Amino acid sequence: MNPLDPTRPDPAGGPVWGWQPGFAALGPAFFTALQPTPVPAPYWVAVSQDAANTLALPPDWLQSDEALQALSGNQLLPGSQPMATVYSGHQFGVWAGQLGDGRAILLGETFGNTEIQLKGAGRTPYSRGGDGRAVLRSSIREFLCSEAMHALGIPTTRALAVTGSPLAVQRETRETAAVVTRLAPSFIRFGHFEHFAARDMQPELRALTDYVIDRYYPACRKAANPAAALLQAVSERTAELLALWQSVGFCHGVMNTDNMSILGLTIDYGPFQFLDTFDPGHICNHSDVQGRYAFNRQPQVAYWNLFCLAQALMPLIETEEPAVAALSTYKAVFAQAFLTRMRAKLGLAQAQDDVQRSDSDGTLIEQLLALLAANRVDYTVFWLRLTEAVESGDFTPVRDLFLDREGWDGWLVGYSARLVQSDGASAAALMRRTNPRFVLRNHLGELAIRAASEGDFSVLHQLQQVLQRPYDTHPEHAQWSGFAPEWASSIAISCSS
Ligand SMILES: Nc1ncnc2c1ncn2[C@@H]1O[C@H](COP(=O)(O)OP(=O)(O)OP(=O)(O)O)[C@@H](O)[C@H]1O
Ligand SMILES: [Mg+2]
Repeated sequence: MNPLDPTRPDPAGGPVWGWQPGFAALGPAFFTALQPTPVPAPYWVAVSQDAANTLALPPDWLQSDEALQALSGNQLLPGSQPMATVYSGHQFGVWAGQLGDGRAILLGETFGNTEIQLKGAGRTPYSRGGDGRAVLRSSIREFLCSEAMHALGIPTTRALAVTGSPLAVQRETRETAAVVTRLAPSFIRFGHFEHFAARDMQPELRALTDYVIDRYYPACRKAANPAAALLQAVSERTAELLALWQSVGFCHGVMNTDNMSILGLTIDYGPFQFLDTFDPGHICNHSDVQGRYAFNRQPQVAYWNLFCLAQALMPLIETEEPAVAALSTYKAVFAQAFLTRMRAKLGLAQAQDDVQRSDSDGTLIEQLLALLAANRVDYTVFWLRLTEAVESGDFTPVRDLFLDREGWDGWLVGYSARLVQSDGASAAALMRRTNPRFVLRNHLGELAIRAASEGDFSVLHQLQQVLQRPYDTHPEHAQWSGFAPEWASSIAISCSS
């Protein structure tokens, strides 16, 4: 019998974790083995059955006390050898030196090549001055958004569960603790590479690079310069990720190199925000005084971060030319991926790529985004109304969103000319698949958090259900697809979490 077979019955009836060596095989230079710190009186806040389905868990395990204790960090999963990993990074453009999992503890890698990590599970040698905890408020945001992003088709770490505890945690005010159980094929960040490069630890840098190539980018092994091929592959994935963020209106908020996944996943849901009105210069992080991570700067920042990764990989890439070539793919892939996504949002099946033409897709999209910005139009509502207009033929509700009616009418002429080249029904169907009705707007997260802090998790659970199917109608929650209320603009989200 295969000992790693997830269907193999456990004599005690519990899950068979089938831990694999994974990251731990890299050796002690890469992590510190340690246990999570228990919390008092843990309770369930939310679970994602959809995420659970990616693991071979027995159907009722997530309802068990064993699961509650394990996912709160109070009891070790059988066979797990937990650890905190070490990384470094650039924060807000400045070298920050050693960071590491200051409050995340990796339980190990299980079936399906999935790593399980507890965020907020206590202090580690990398906590610096921090308490190793995460508060309920930010854990709910991370849980909801991870699962929402997955449902939107955007690469991300997943969230299996959130558990809470009455343990007091001091932030601006006194809050309570929570633990998010995250899942990902790997939590390796650009910062892991920077760490060993900055310390000139070349054998470790090479071991890490080999591990990432062999596990996640095996095609790079065959390249003449595998490290350069890895840089190119990561650049491409990052470009695709950023194109998805920009097209859906997602602002990450803390794009430090230690928050950049080597797999091109969205990682670290801190002060993130989905745009309400389309404001290209929007800064979602209250602590980002300079606006380094403003919405429209994200693609450029990702490139800057890739440059840091390239510098870290230089001892392996060896000469400048392949590194420059690998990085240069970023801009082209981003531009193409963004155009493709925006074209789909517009319902256009045929490309018009000739940039010399005034009716090229690039021009059409650029002009539209300029109009949305100038008229401060709600980004998600715009795409929904446009979808409905393409279905019904009545563009009045879209026009009503613009103060500059002439500007809108002018754009619509060009768009209509492009639209007639497509079949109407398939254009609308394409738009339905690419324009979400529901995104986790700040005020929606806030509604769930306010109720949860009173012990009522029903809003959170309903929101989770809706965000799991963001393209569906959900008539009972129609108000969640509408404009943000007045009070939404007063929500201040900072790095405090
Ligand atoms: N409350 C805390 N206690 C200990 N360390 C912390 C705490 N908050 C943040 N850190 C550490 O500070 C650094 C930067 O924090 P950042 O907010 O980017 O990450 P994070 O939200 O803790 O986690 P992740 O990136 O894993 O989602 C990381 O090394 C992180 O572990
Ligand atoms: Mg982080």
